[in-house]
Amino acid sequence: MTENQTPEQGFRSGFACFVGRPNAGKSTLTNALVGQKIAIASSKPQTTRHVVRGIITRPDGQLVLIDTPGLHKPRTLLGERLNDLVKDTWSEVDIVGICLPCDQRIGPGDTFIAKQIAELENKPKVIAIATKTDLVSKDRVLSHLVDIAKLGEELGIDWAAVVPCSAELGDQLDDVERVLLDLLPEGPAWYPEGEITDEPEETLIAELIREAALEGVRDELPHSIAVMIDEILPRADRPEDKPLLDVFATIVVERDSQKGIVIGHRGARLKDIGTQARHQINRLLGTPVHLSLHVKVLKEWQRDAKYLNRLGF
Ligand SMILES: Nc1nc2c(ncn2[C@@H]2O[C@H](COP(=O)(O)OP(=O)(O)OP(=O)(O)O)[C@@H](O)[C@H]2O)c(=O)[nH]1
Repeated sequence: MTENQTPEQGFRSGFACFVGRPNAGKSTLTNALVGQKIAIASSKPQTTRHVVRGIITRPDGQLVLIDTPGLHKPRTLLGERLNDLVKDTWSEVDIVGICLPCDQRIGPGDTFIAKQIAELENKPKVIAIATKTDLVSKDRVLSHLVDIAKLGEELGIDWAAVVPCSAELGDQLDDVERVLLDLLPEGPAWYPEGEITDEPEETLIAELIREAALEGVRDELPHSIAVMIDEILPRADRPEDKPLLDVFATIVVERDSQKGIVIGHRGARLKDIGTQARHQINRLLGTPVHLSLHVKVLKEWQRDAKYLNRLGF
């Protein structure tokens, strides 16, 4: 084979996922690297449920980012399924990036997650990402990096790299991307160039609605909310150059009281949720949408296999 016949030589490709305690900045980092809003980012902990992929294609490599939910003590069937999903993902990827936010001391939560990774049978390469550098001084970043080195020594993790960054400001994201691409094995691209996610649009739309519904609610609600897309239909009487999509979706909660919270006084909250989600969906699809939202109580859906299957878990 001549050189011309192997244009892909040296091309690297593979999968990576970010892990870390709730709120460590995993979703924000994924979004910042991919450059489009894909993973759900929220100030409420443990709101990332679906395995969402972002795809970064560069001349010398392709990185597929997988966004996993946080690992936590399972209290429900949903909790157990999520934990299994997380561990399955970890053992399939080439690189795991442990996100350790600079504004928090490394604690039992971080150690727990790092230990789980150190103990995986099928070991991926492991990097540490010191997230949220913009929230602290340079000195604090440095001492955080020292603590990360110590964590590695304690657990027997050989960090393939340790990179500080701020996804919020875009600082050192190039370094994170470079490190990830360089650690991938040689191989051909998995996805055509230009593709940034292979999540079905429906899932992304459901996530955007869920994100809007979570905005400003108190701690107990996030785990109880799920979103089902009932139907997505192009409006029939629209001209081809001015399409409109009708999206029908149901917000599922576990109790009547939660239904009240989501709907709000005279439907005010539900209206806000609809407006916010509609803007985000417009942006995602590049097409105007009309969004019809309904709220439904499905008691104990997190403990019921039938509902979990219907909701896609
Ligand atoms: N200042 C600052 N805030 C950040 C940065 N990255 C993330 N955040 C904020 O931290 C919070 C949590 O970020 P997420 O990206 O949702 O964190 P996560 O690790 O995906 O969280 P879970 O879904 O709960 O596992 C959000 O309010 C973000 O805006 C950063 O680089 N700088």
